[in-house]
Amino acid sequence: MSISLFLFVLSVLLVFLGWRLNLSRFRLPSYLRGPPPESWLLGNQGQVVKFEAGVANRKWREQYGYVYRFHGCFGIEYLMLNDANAIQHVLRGQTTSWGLDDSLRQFLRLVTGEGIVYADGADHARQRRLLSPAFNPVFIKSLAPTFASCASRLVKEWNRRLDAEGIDGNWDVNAYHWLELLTMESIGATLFGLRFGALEGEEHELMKAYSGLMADTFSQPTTVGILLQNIILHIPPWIIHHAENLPLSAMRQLRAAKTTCHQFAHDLIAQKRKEIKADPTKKDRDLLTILVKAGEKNEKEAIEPMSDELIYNQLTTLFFAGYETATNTVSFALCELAQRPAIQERLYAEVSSVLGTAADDELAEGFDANNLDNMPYLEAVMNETLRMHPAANHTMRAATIDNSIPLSKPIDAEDGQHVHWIPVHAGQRVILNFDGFNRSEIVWGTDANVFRPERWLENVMSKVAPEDQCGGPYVNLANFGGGPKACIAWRFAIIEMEIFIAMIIRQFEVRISNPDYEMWRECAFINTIPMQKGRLDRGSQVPLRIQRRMAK
Ligand code: HEM
Repeated sequence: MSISLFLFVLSVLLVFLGWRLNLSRFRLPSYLRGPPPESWLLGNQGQVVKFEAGVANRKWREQYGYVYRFHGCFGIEYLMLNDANAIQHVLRGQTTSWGLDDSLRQFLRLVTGEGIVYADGADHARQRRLLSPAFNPVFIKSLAPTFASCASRLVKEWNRRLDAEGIDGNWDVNAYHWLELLTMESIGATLFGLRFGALEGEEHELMKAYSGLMADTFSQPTTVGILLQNIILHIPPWIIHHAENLPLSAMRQLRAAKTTCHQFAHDLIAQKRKEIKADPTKKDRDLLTILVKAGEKNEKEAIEPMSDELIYNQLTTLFFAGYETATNTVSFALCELAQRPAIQERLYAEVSSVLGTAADDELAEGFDANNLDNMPYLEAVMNETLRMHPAANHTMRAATIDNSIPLSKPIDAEDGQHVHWIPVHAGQRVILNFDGFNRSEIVWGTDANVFRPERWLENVMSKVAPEDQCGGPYVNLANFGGGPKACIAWRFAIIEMEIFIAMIIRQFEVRISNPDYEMWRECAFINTIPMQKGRLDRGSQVPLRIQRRMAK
């Protein structure tokens, strides 16, 4: 037996023992209701994966209330939070009374290394201060022409394919694949100052390593897969290093992606340092240059700078956090528009009147981010897509001290009492259900489950009561988390995605190509990915029929 395997088996035994001892300590109040577990081994997790993302939660929420007891594997109890005040309490308390749940933390370490999403407490605050200059709103707005230029390259390629492969002016394509390429190009250009050439057919090692990573690794897990994920994700940190070397294909894929990104970052940082030395006055055009400069400046100011290892981890983190989230969100947006011609036509009318008929590359070169302020319907479509399809379906946290969670609306306890606060012990795990909040009928009304961008033009925000606000940084949506660990790049993401959608819809009419298609929202670990119902074996799918709107 290899040392890795031995340590793995040992750690599993230790973890089991720890759980058995700890279970009584972490027990939730007995009056809380929730779905009965299928078994001690699987808890409710096996039931969740049988459905689309969010469906099981919505069913249980109706039955047991917006906060309920949820059983994970091996008898671990979670508190499932769909309630606005409860979510806000945990998000705001991050780094003081709430920290990363162990399983999420180990997952993040596996995928990104010990960068900002992995860090907690004072270490997190320091990293956030060092990264913040790269996400200031003025700099993010200055990236608009870069986003638009990437989108114009996608439009050019689609036009080319339409001519070469289209039939009667229609071209059928799995747009998901192209949106992956687009987001990757955009991250390459804005984070690293590089052109990968992926849209033009060049193969880049990063692209190969990350393409479809979450879908391949975590979608449709078998019972054994669910158990393995849980065992691996609960291994103590001092042993996880060995777990990374386990001969499991998911581990191999995650490890390879991280190594590729690290090597790539290593070479790139060396190159950036050379460029900065050669011309220290050159205008900052990418986030990496800002980061490298910020590190050096801090050295002089005696703030502990980021080590090279930490900068590699940050780049891997930014790449991972920014690539699939935006791909999935824009994919869902196109999928919704393709199924709703009236909404698409209204959007087209607005986009074409504001952006005009200039050639794409010309438009991109001078793209002014303020254009987006003149497209309220684009913003409404963006917001409604985010609301209905949060790229992170949920996230997990654990209490670091005993505390009480306040609720916006009381829930009914087992004995019929109305509960307004739920006391939890240090160590208690909670699931912040972003999808559950975003589709809450209490917050958004009885049509919360309907894709209706118009609600944003009716100023839905003014109708939301203060106690129904989740504390997120953007329009009361939970998509970007909140509090001290809210998505650092939410402005980046909104501008990027709105520009992508506008540039595509300005040029193409999109419809669903496959008459049998029904959208399936697959939850892969915590990510929501668009697939085709009944054909999950095909992986991520957005089957579009593309038609040109204007003459080239
Ligand atoms: C639709 C797009 C995006 C969504 C929905 C999204 C969502 C999130 C969420 C929910 C978190 C908090 C995760 C947690 O604490 O459990 C987060 C954190 C983060 N995101 Fe995003 N994100 C998006 C795009 C991006 C992009 C484009 C980047 C980078 C270019 C990025 C970089 C980060 C970073 C660095 C953090 C960690 C912040 C911290 O811990 O202080 N995200 N994001």
